[in-house]
Amino acid sequence: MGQPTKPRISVLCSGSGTNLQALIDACQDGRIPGEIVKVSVNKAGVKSLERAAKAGIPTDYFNMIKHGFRAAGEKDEQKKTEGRLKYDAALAQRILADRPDLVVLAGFMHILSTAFLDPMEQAGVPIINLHPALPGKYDGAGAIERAYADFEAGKLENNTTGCMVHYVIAEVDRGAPIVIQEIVLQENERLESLIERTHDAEHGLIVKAAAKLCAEIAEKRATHK
Ligand SMILES: Nc1nc2c(c(=O)[nH]1)N[C@@H](CN(C=O)c1ccc(C(=O)N[C@@H](CCC(=O)O)C(=O)O)cc1)CN2
Ligand SMILES: NCC(=O)N[C@@H]1O[C@H](COP(=O)([O-])[O-])[C@@H](O)[C@H]1O
Repeated sequence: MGQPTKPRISVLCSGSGTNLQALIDACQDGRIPGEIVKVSVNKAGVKSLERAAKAGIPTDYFNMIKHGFRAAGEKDEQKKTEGRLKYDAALAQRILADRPDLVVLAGFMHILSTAFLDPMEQAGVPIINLHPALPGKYDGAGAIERAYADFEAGKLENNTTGCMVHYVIAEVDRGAPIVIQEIVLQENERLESLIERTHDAEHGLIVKAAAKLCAEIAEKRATHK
């Protein structure tokens, strides 16, 4: 009997890809019992592409405006929504073509509509996202900076923020948490320090979450042969 195929991971990024690199390294050394089959980016020339290419992982660049789903500077809200829905539907099919078992958003700075979420759910493919805040806090982009602003204003509860990996649902950053790590700010801590500590925590957390889900997928596959 041959070795069972490892769970197939599709990763979406928009930037430097330090969290992608943590996933690549952990798949290569076995801490994640899975394999990354595609890295998709929505921004040209980002370092995530280099990281994937260096690891021999296929890449895809797919951008809502550059690939004609929305005109640059479009102001009409209905046309913007239509463009997002068509882009998201097309993105889902591009990703599903690789037969992933898990989709990981690792710094993917695009809000996904049901045009993406529904096909993934129908295919039984979970989507997880790394977010640099605690559940229910600082939803959306710029979370670290917003938590720090509250800390400076003496409004950050218990001087504590953190990061989490959660399931992705339509409501941004409100899906069920999978793993959470708290970060307690030190007195007079600078924003640069918090950013560094948060990114370090993220690199461990995204590996922990992907490893957990890949192990569950493999176990389910083994017991339902
Ligand atoms: N349906 C969901 N989509 C996404 C989720 C989610 O939980 N549900 N998580 C985000 C990641 N994210 C925070 O973790 C996030 C990323 C980007 C934005 C945002 O405002 N994006 C803007 C465009 C910004 C840009 O292009 O620079 C947008 O999409 O209009 C909010 C939250 C990933 N998607
Ligand atoms: N709301 C989503 C969000 O803010 N995501 C954040 O983007 C960064 C990606 O870094 P990377 O490209 O070096 O992995 C990470 O800090 C991640 O939490």
